Amino acid sequence: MYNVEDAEEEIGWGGVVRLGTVAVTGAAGNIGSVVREALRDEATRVILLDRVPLRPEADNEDAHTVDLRDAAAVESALAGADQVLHLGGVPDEAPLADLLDANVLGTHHVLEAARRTGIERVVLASSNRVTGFYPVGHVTRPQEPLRPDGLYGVSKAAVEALGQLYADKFGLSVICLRIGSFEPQPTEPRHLATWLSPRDAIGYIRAALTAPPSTRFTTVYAVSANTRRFWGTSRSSGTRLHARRQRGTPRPRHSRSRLAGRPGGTPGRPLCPA
Ligand SMILES: NC(=O)c1ccc[n+]([C@@H]2O[C@H](COP(=O)([O-])OP(=O)(O)OC[C@H]3O[C@@H](n4cnc5c(N)ncnc54)[C@H](O)[C@@H]3O)[C@@H](O)[C@H]2O)c1
Ligand SMILES: O=C(O)[C@H]1O[C@@H](O)[C@H](O)[C@@H](O)[C@@H]1O
Repeated sequence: MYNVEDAEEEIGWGGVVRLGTVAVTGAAGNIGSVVREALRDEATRVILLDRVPLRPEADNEDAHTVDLRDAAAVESALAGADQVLHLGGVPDEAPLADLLDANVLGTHHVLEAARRTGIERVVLASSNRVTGFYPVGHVTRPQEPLRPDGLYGVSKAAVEALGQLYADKFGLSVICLRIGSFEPQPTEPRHLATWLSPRDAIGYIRAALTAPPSTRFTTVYAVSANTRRFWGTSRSSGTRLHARRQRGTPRPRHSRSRLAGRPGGTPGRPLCPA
């Protein structure tokens, strides 16, 4: 199941590197809760942001109740962070106004705060749904034009574009993770292609947070090593993006997906056309 080689090849080496102060938006959410536990042991300090109140559960955690639509509150909470993992927002189809507010405006506030406070790395939670309208059977690579499968996908396209803007114009280091289906276990045939296990999610996020500072802007699909996956990785697309290994760092154990070779239904592709 563990897909660290993909994360490593796509983004850079996410091995034994001590993290500094990491801020996590959307820390009360599904992915945020899992990541929070991992970061607690790996980062010097973890700043947790969510509109849902959170309580620190470790000495190195700080919690802030913040609405991402409030630029000043976001900037104040992010002060002192070295990196930001931006997970907060609306994670599925919703009225466009809500998506624009939470996802687009919220991401702008995070990037602007990062620029103003000198944060070195921003990792943005994008989604596979920015290319959800490619036909079944097409292996989609990060370099291909966007084909969102709904308004949520459109909002994530804007998230990626904002990241590109802040990388190009202001020199921020931005990594977009097009997350597949983050679930404890696959529960439907489509997940045989799209599943991102919690363990692999941590692997991708760790790799994104620790990639070399020379990484200006990169977009990758974050997906477990499912044999049926239909998103191109660097190995399948032939484009290695900043792959790097630090000398002397041990290579984690790699095992294949538990889904490898498992029979199942044909994964569907578009979820919800706009
Ligand atoms: N779960 C998946 O399979 C998946 C797949 C692709 C992309 N993503 C993206 O990853 C991120 C995390 O997903 P998740 O499944 O943990 O979602 P989630 O809904 O469980 O968590 C999102 C968190 O963001 C917070 N939030 C929402 N609006 C906010 C606002 N205006 N201000 C402050 N906080 C706000 C919520 O309170 C919540 O805790 C999202 O950006 C989502 O779009 C998730
Ligand atoms: O494609 C998917 O399965 C997932 O896409 C993500 O963007 C959504 O946040 C999540 O709710 C979906 O389940």
